[in-house]
Amino acid sequence: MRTQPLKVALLGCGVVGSEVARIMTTHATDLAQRIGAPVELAGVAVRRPGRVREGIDPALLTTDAEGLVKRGDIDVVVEVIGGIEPARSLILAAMENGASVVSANKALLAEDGATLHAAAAKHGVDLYYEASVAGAIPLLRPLRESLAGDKVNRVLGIVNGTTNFILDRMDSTGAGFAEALDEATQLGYAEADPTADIEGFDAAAKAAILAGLAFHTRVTAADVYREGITEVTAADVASARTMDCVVKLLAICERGADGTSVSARVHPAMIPRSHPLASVREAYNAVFVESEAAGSLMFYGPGAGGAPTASAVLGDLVAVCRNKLSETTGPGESAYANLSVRPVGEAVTRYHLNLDVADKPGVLASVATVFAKHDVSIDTVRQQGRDGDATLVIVTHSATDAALSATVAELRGLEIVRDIAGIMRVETQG
Ligand SMILES: NC(=O)c1ccc[n+]([C@@H]2O[C@H](COP(=O)([O-])OP(=O)(O)OC[C@H]3O[C@@H](n4cnc5c(N)ncnc54)[C@H](O)[C@@H]3O)[C@@H](O)[C@H]2O)c1
Ligand SMILES: N[C@@H](CCO)C(=O)O
Ligand code: NA
Repeated sequence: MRTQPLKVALLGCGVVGSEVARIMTTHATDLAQRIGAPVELAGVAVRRPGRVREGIDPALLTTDAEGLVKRGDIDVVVEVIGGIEPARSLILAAMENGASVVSANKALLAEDGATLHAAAAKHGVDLYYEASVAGAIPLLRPLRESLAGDKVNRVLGIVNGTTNFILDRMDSTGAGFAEALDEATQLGYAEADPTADIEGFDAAAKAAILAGLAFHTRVTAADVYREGITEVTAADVASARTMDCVVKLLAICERGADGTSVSARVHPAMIPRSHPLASVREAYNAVFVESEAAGSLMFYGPGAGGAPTASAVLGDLVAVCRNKLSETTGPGESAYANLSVRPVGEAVTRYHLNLDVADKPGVLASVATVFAKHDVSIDTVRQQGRDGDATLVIVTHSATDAALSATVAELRGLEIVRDIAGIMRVETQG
C-alpha cells in the first residue's frame, strides 16, 4: 500500500459535510485499505471558522475556499456547499488544478452539468455525484455502469423525501398540506425555506440528472415539466383514498416511442395502493428503472440525511481515489444520443377530476360530450349527489395534457359546471 496520503479538500461542513468528515476520520484505516493509500482531510472550507466542529482539527478550517481548491497538494475536492455559485467556480478551479471532484449538488449538476463534465474531460479528472440523486441509494452508478450495456426506457420514482413525508402524513392522518408541512419542519425533514422541495425544484433537478444518464442525452432542470405539492388538498388525498389510491410526488423520465425524444416530468399523481411506490412511506425514496433486457429494477432507501448522503459521497471518494492511484478516470459524460426533449403537452397519462355540477337531466351527457369532443375517453364516473348539486368523480383513460387542458377549459365554460377540482394525474404502470 502507498504510504503517501491522497489529500482531500472538503467544501462545506453542514449536514452532509460534517458527516463526510466524521466517516473519513472514523473509517480511515478501512478506507486506506480499500483505496490502496491513506486519505487525508487536508482542508475544510467553512463560512464560520469559529464554530466548534467535533472531530475536526480547527487548524484545517478556512474561509478561503478558492485558495483551498487551488492549493498544489489537493488530489480530490468534495463539494457539499450546494447552490450554483460559488460551487461551480470552485469545482472548475479544482479541476483546472488537476483535482477530481465529488459533489452532492443536484441543483448545479442539473443546471450546468455539461460545463462541469467538459472541464473534467479537458483536465483528465473525475466528476462523481452519486449523492446528488436519492441520497444513499446507489442509483447513478448502476445507471452509468451496471446498465451501460442495456437500453433504459423509463425511470419512475419518488426522489424527494420531504414531500413524500408530507404526502404520507396527509394520507395517514387526514392533515392538510400546511399542517403536514409544519410537522415536517419540526422533525427536521423540511428546511427553513422548503420552496425547493415543495415546489418540486429539487425533484426536477434529480429527474434531469436521471434522464441524462438513463438516455445518454443532455437534459437540464429547465427541460423538466414541474408541479409541486402545494396545491394538493386534504380533499384530493381523501378522493384518492376512496379510489384506493394514494397521492405521491413522482419523477417520470421516459423515452419517446419515436426513438428520437425523451420527456421528464415531476408532478403529484394518484397511484393505486397496490403499486409498489405506494408503500414508500415517510422520507424514503424509491426509483424504478425499466430497461429492455433487465426488465424492471427497483432501488429503495434513505434519499436524504447527513449520514446516508455522506455514505454516497464516501463511495464516490473511494472510487475517484482508486482512479487517481491507477492514473485513470471513470466514465465521463455520455450524451451521444442527442435526443430532443418533448413538451409535457405530449405526455400521455390518465387523469382524475371532480366536477361540481347541477343535478338535473342531461348533465352527464353534456359533460361526456365535451370529453368526447377532445378525444379524452372516460374510464370511470362516480356520482355523489347533494341538494340539487352533484359531484362527478371522473377518471379518464390515457390522454395528453393538452387534450385534458382543452377539455377542462371547455367544461369550465358550461353553465351546469359550477366548479372543477382535484385535477390530478393517475399513474397505474409499475
Ligand atoms: N441534506 C441532505 O439530505 C442532502 C441530500 C442529498 C444531497 N444534498 C446536497 O448536499 C449539499 C449540501 O447540503 P447540506 O444539507 O449539507 O447543506 P447545509 O446547508 O447543511 O451545508 C452547506 C454548508 O456549506 C457552507 N457554505 C456555503 N457557502 C460556502 C462557501 N462559499 N464556503 C464555505 N462553506 C460554505 C454553509 O455554511 C453550510 O454549512 C447540497 O448540494 C445538497 O443539495 C443534501
Ligand atoms: N431535500 C431533499 C434532500 C435530498 O436531496 C429531500 O427532501 O429529498
Ligand atoms: Na444516490
